[in-house]
Amino acid sequence: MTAVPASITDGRALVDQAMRAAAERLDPSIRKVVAYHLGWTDEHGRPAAAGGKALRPALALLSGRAAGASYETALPGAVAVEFVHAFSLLHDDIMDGDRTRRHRPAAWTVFGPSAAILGGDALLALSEELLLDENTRGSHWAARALTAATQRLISGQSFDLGFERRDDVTLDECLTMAADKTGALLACSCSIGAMLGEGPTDLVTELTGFGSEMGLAFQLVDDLLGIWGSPDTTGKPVLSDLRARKKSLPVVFALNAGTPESARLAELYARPGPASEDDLREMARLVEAAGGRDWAAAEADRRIASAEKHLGDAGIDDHVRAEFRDIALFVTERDH
Ligand SMILES: CC(C)=CCC/C(C)=C/CC/C(C)=C/COP(=O)(O)OP(=O)(O)O
Repeated sequence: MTAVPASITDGRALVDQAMRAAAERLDPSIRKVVAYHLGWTDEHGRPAAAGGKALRPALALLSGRAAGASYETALPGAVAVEFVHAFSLLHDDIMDGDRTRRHRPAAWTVFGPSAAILGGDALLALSEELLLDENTRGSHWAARALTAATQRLISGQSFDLGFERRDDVTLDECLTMAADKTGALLACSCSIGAMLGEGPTDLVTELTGFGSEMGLAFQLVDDLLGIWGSPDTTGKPVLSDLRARKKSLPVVFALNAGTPESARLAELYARPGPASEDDLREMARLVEAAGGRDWAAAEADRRIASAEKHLGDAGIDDHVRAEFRDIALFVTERDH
């Protein structure tokens, strides 16, 4: 497994501190849910040290450095993107009925769906509030970009939910959905620091391009882990995406491959009721035999190569570029 890059671990404590300070603004009944979801507390409100990879705030801080902005300038962007991400996961677990998140019971199973929805809503509002507080030209730019990314995140989720009722999803549709659901917020994370620092438009454009391509690679790897990842490292149950009959990228590739395995996979996907363990293992084998696994891995590599091209065109400092590159490689080589 690739080590977590220093740019993710180094800024983490300070971002965490800023997130906690911002969460102080929330109503205590909401803060309790948020503190649990973000891994600061356990179910009983006692201190804990859980949480996600904090990829988006690290990217936001790096993008500030790319524009020569101070750490303090980029920090509200780092907190805002992580809050939007946290909102989306809180709501997503309810929509999908997922009971586990980051190796712990999902927030809605602990506090109930209504409290978890409100926790997500509060984080979304707080993310905007943090950027509005800055009241600079850069923060208005950043707020617009974050709102646009959030709209795409929501459309991507809606598109994805619609896939569940369809058996004719194309690979192009699935790529568009992933670009919206995952790519848009990662692209915004890669450029929000530069916007807050009022960097040149060309820089923001290239960093956005880098983040979009990396975001697609990220989703492809996420989808591969959703089928072949180990529950010990992903924190999700084994074969969870197949159990939920998710139309993930490797699955949609396999369904559209026109092979005998594609037809059998379509049959298993259309079967009503819960799938048996044998069916799940067969589905995974069929996706692989129809080429879905190899295609997704190769597509992730192509996206990373394209992301690197944007990075090369961004004209940024070698150190910052190397740190962006380390994160991009970590994204494709991660096991969780
Ligand atoms: C509006 C709405 C409900 C949208 C939901 C959109 C959604 C669930 C997108 C998934 C994005 C994704 C791959 C998250 C995992 O990120 P990560 O691996 O960085 O997570 P971590 O923070 O746990 O490390």
